[in-house]
Amino acid sequence: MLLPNSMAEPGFTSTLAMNSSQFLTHDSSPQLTTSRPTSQNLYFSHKAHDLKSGFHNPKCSSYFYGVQLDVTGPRTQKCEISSFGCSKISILRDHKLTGTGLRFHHCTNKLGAFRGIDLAGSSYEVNSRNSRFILRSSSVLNMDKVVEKEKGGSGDNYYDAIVIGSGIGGLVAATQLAVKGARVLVLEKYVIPGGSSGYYQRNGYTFDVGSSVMFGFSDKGNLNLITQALAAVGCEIPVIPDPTTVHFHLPNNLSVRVHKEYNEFIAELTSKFPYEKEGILKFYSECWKIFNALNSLELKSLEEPIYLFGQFFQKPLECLTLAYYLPQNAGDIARKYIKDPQLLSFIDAECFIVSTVNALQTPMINAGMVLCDRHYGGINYPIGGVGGIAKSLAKGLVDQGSEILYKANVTDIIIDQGKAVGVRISDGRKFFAKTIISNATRWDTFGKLLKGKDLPKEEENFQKAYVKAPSFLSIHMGVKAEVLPPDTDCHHFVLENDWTRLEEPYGSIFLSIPTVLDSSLAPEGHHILHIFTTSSIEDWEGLSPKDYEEKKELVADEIISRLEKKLFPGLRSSIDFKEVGTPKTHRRYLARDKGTYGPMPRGTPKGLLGMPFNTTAIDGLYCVGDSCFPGQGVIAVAFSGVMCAHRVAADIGLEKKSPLLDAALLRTLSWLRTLA
Ligand SMILES: NC(=O)c1ccc[n+]([C@@H]2O[C@H](COP(=O)([O-])OP(=O)(O)OC[C@H]3O[C@@H](n4cnc5c(N)ncnc54)[C@H](O)[C@@H]3O)[C@@H](O)[C@H]2O)c1
Ligand SMILES: CC(C)=CCC/C(C)=C/C=C/C(C)=C/C=C/C(C)=C/C=C/C=C(C)/C=C/C=C(C)/C=C/C=C(\C)CCC=C(C)C
Repeated sequence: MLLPNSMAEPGFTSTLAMNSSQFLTHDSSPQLTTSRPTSQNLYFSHKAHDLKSGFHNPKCSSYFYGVQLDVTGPRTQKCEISSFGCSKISILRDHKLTGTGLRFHHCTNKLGAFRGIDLAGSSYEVNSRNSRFILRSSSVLNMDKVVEKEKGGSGDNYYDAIVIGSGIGGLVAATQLAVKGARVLVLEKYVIPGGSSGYYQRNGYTFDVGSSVMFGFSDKGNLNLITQALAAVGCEIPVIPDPTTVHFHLPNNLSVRVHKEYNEFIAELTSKFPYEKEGILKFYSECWKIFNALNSLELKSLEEPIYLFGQFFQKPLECLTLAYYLPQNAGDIARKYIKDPQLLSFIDAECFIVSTVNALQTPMINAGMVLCDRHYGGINYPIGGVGGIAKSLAKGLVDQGSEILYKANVTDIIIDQGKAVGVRISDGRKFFAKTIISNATRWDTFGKLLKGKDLPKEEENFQKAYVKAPSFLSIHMGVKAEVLPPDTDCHHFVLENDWTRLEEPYGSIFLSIPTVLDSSLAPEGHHILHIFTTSSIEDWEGLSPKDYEEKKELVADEIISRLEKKLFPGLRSSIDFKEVGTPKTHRRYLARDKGTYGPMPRGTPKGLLGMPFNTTAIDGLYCVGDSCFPGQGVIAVAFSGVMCAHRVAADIGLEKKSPLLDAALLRTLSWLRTLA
């Protein structure tokens, strides 16, 4: 994963180029539909809910989402803007519209073209060129808008919580706390928020730093945690549903498309393994049991007894189902029903995407969550790129009266009488709070930020059970559009000849082409290819700068050749832009020890039982992110953020709490973890 320096520009200019054929039609219900558009519908957006209520709400005022523009009547005599499910607002040519969050001050006489200004002063224009609609905006989020404080300790400089790091885990914890009324300070080492879910721009391309597979972004159920986290701070980002979650290209020419429609996926898989139809149905049915149980719960902190016992009381069957699966792994359950070695290898590949380990090491709860949510809520790509999620959360946080400070590298967590009370950043400044939440990995938190302190027993146990997963080599490329065959899917998983290479470095290749869904991310006539594969930092150390650069080219070249052979003939000659990131890049820009992708079990785990939650052995110190329950993945770290905020809120008096029950539950959970 790659986060080059040029991201350091404050503010940015984004171009959303939309091909009308890729967008959705307006529908009378407030749901997004998957139907194809009829004609000139433009999906650009700006605060659907604000438009619904008909007045400007300063929250997230410079974002675009949730609005559909219909060009009707004879050529811009009349443009109509409507938000989903609410009445249409007509914008007549040259008509000034105020009080909705959008104010159009010019409308040309070309089809659908006009310029607008939002109430935060950002200007943009909507244009139609060769049946493409283009929305340009400037200053979508000014990253300079950070609030700095001089010294910490009391009064104005004393926070309810300091969050170290603005990955999705940290931002969800921070925003959830802020909406509960806490005053939060987020300290981010880098110049923009998001960590592995950030973005960067080069030569007209907007690249996602991490992968572009987005769970939790649907409009239904309880597990759409990204949608919910954004909504909590008054934000909404329009998404484009992905009809195929992932296209597997596997040994023996096994090609499987995971269609969003569950029945289509099952039909495709059983057509490849007809003699295993029953086993396939039984395995995935167990996944659905878990998913349905999860989806029925209100998700909060499993370390907070009033909530936990309340859920057991209200949904005993569902909670018992989850408790039953908590210590189990997907591979064991698959083996109860499936015998074919190749099909079991396919289940390994399914799980590798979930957890970067095989099915025998993948917690069944995580498998159930991911292997079903893709068919329920689906995989939805945020228009404008994954980076918009963190930007919106950061903006929402500030709108709630909390603060985020960039270029703030936390070097120490300050402990006073055994309690975490503050942090020191690299320029020597100190900040103090009732609670400290670390979104750095547990290895970084306990190994670097708590210098000179003995490793608590719980962390020792964690490190015995979990090891840092390898890092990634990533290749971000811009390519000529012609190289992709028509109907190319957005996400691919490639393992060509040998199943045993699944977990080996450079064995499996992940490939995302987000421009298949959102063409605005690349210049016209081009696509983005984001390729990544596991790679360890040890492979990249001790090289001279020249050797390092040469090795990057060599390794990237091999991966590109493999993709050229397997998927896209002519790929190499279609490259317009290429940038390679190594584990060292990942370590440098994401501040993750060895550039690790996250934790992975050393051996066979007892499902999720050994995974620590958010509290730590140090009073006042909490962890959030992928080295907490339930582990790797954007939606997983979002859940860890929700859990963390709930536990912290209870501890600082913003949620109900029972000290007696707390002590009993935390002791029990700690004991349960020792069984893993
Ligand atoms: N779609 C996908 O599948 C996808 C894409 C990207 C990321 N991910 C997932 O996201 C997970 C990571 O999310 P996360 O929330 O745990 O964390 P993260 O690593 O994404 O973010 C942590 C943030 O903390 C900052 N930070 C670390 N140490 C700091 C310090 N000392 N001072 C100040 N700032 C510091 C980093 O700069 C970074 O911005 C990964 O496990 C990965 O699975 C998934
Ligand atoms: C508390 C006790 C002991 C018992 C109580 C029982 C009880 C009530 C338990 C409740 C448990 C709960 C609520 C668990 C919740 C679990 C959740 C929400 C798990 C979510 C997991 C999500 C995961 C693992 C998401 C992973 C997503 C990933 C990794 C996506 C990844 C993509 C890639 C790696 C790239 C792929 C790219 C391509 C191109 C294919």
